[in-house]
Amino acid sequence: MQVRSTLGVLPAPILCDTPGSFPWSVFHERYPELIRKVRDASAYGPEHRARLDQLGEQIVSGVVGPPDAHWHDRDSWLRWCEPHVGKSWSETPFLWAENYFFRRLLAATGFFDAGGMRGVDPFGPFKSVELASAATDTLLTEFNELVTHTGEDEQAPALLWSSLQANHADLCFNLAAGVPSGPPSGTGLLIDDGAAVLRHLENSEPGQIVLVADNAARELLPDLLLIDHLLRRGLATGVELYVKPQPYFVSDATPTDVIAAIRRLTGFGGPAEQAGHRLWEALRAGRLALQCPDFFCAPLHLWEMPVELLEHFATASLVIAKGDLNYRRLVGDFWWAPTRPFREAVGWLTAPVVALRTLKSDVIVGLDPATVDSLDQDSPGWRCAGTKSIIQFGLSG
Ligand SMILES: O=P(O)(O)OC[C@H]1O[C@](O)(CO)[C@@H](O)[C@@H]1O
Repeated sequence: MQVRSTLGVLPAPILCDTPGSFPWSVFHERYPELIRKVRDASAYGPEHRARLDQLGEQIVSGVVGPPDAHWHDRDSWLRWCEPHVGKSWSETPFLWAENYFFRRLLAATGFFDAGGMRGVDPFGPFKSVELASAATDTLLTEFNELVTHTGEDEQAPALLWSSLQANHADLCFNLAAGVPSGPPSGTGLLIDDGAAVLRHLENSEPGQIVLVADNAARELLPDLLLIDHLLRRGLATGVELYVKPQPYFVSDATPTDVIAAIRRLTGFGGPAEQAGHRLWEALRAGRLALQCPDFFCAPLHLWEMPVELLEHFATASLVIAKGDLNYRRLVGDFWWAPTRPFREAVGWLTAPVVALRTLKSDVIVGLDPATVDSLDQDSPGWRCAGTKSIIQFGLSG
């Protein structure tokens, strides 16, 4: 596949090096605070706590070290770390630095070690609270009302919107910001290609849909309900749900989180319960396939995925990329002109693609110049504030 040639000349990567910038604040405020929360959320012993503290100090004032000698994925990380070892964390590309940070955080908590914390999700306590929360009850009650009072044909736009809105509820964002989450306001939707996405699905032969998931719990539930709808209405012959093979970026969904979310549905009653049972059956029948390739925890862009996976994605009738991190990996975490056409940015992927994203970091493409001007003027910090969102659709590159 000739991916590289479709990308053109890459602009400068987004770095962590400018005090006051968003990436800087993530490494100097958000992640030190996250470490404190993780440290207190589980019963980590002195050694794990010391390692977490050390990581907290390193990211603020230390240099990037190589992967530890015993890491099972050391060879890959040696390669990925090679350009950065010995530099201060601030000098590294934001996307790379965040990925390495989360890999080191798992190492610090003993996630891969032989001891008692093996396989214990450091973010599990936060995810569980969210899944059990009253806000999740409200979400499922709203779903039950939607299904009870709306015809099947009219449900798709609401489910798409709900899946987008749910990206606002990102634990990483909320944990550190300390603010209650709420949906982006009506005016926050900068690009709305929702109707075009649904037209595409209704007017083309149903095929395999790929959904690259983002967060667990309150984001994953609407994603699952959307998947159920697509399968039930025959808008997809099957759905592949890509999640992370290990805990990542705080709230990112893992297979365990998918099972927990389906159980939450089956335990709720009403249409949500029925949807949960259908999803369970779809998993058993293979119409819903759960995938978690290691690639999804690599510090790479999506076009760098293994060639077989890339070829597989190219056969999808639609690729749905959820959330901010997946957007950065989809279009590239670079200082693109915000007016760069989306279709051009995703030209490396020869399948229709839709990004459902609340903006929580600097990269953005596909806006018109007037919108960019007015946002720059009237809404300082609009790229990272989590108050703007997009449904951005591109038909084949
Ligand atoms: O859950 P989402 O929508 O991918 O957002 C995660 C975002 O949080 C950050 O990691 C910052 O904490 C962003 O850099 C990242 O893109």
